[in-house]
Amino acid sequence: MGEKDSKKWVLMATARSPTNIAVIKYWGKRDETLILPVNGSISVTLDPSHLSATTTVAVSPSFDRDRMWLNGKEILLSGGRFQSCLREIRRRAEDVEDEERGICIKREDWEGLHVHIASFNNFPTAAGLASSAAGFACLVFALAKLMNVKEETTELSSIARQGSGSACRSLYGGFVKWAMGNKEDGSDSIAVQLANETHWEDLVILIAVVCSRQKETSSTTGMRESVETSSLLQYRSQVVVPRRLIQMEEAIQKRDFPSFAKLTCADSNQFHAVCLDTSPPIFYMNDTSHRHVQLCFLVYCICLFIRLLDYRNFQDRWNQFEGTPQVTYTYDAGPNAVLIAPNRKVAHLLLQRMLFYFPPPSEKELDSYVLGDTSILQEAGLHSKKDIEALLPPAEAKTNAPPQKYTGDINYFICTRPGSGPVLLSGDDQALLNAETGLPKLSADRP
Ligand SMILES: Nc1ncnc2c1ncn2[C@@H]1O[C@H](COP(=O)(O)OP(=O)(O)OP(=O)(O)O)[C@@H](O)[C@H]1O
Ligand SMILES: C[C@@](O)(CCOP(=O)(O)OP(=O)(O)O)CC(=O)O
Repeated sequence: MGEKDSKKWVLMATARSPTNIAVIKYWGKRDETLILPVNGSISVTLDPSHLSATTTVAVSPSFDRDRMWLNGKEILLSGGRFQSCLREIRRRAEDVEDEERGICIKREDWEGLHVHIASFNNFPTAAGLASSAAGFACLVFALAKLMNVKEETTELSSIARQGSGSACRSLYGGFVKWAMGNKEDGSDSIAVQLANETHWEDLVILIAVVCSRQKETSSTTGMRESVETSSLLQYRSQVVVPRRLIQMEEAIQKRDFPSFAKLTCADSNQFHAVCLDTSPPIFYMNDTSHRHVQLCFLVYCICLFIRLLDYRNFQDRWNQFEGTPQVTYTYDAGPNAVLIAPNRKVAHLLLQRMLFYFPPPSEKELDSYVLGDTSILQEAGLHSKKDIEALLPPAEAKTNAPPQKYTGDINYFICTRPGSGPVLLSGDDQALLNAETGLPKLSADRP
């Protein structure tokens, strides 16, 4: 190792990685240490400007141990998953030279150098919104950049997988498949991109954050218990998912929303059925989640009706559109709903209905109740809370009794879309660690 002032320099890299939502779920491992799944899965990467992890990694000869801060608090790095990612990246590290600053790290030096890591999620951690996916993808991506790792993205995905299974899919934007693989060493259990984020840009994704508290049964524990006790999981992984993966890939390639929608909600329902089939049963969805599912079906019927009116050839069109879903939903290991609409027009309808039934509580302003791509709100004619109060009951609610509203059931909504994969952020002002000390920046100085 060569440097002008050996104790002083700090070398850093900062990256931002997206989270993803599975439309064919990963649930169950065949190898707990290597994190090898019992079935393949498919996900949509979400726009990182709305949901992402930002991670800064730093190395310096002055660091006396590996350390990590998550959302401003120091956490232990001793866990096997963090250790696996660090070990696998260090093993692949190459020479790094910064001539200007007189820093020269040889590949063999990396083993003896410690790292500092600071990460921040712009959405709730451990609440069923896949923070571990964004977090481990970002960690691996940032470390690989810092240590000049030359491996392809697929290789990095298999390292991120060892941090958290779903993280391997967050190494790519757009639509991603995690192939389960068959090899014992896990070398073929990798993620591949099916299509990038521009392939199907019309999709609108609306997340209803029901609860941002930490859940009672983590995905890791939940899926272990399902593998041990659920016979439905065996049938699912061996018979149902292999077939669904092929159908889902085709639906994505063809941008066939009806097939995509049917497969997505069927797979979410089956995943939650497996949770119920687990002993003791696991309940990730709650009453609010169930209400969303019902609402989704209502929106689907209404869209059908509207589309029907657009056509003169009534009977034929009715047959053509019958059974054609217009919005779909999926739930991960938590009560938060992820609703997907095929385009902005249907998304307006969906958002209007959601806000009619789940209006913001009196103390909450609209701009803290609907986050992300709020242009959808404007397009739906919802500029203020008054516009929400003025929303007429949806057609399906027009019965003698006034429709029931569920104020306070939702914390907030996030409007988003398919998004891109991890990116490197340049400039020290984007970093979460101080460029001189390698310690976390004070919250006031954070980007
Ligand atoms: N930005 C991050 N960087 C590194 N690790 C993270 C980050 N965010 C979360 N994690 C890790 O992921 C753990 C949370 O994972 P967990 O699976 O419980 O929740 P989740 O990923 O938010 O939800 P789910 O996977 O069920 O959708 C945290 O305790 C932490 O170890
Ligand atoms: C329900 C899921 O979100 C489960 C995600 O599980 P994790 O990837 O969080 O589990 P570990 O591999 O144990 O870290 C479905 C999915 O993302 O495919």
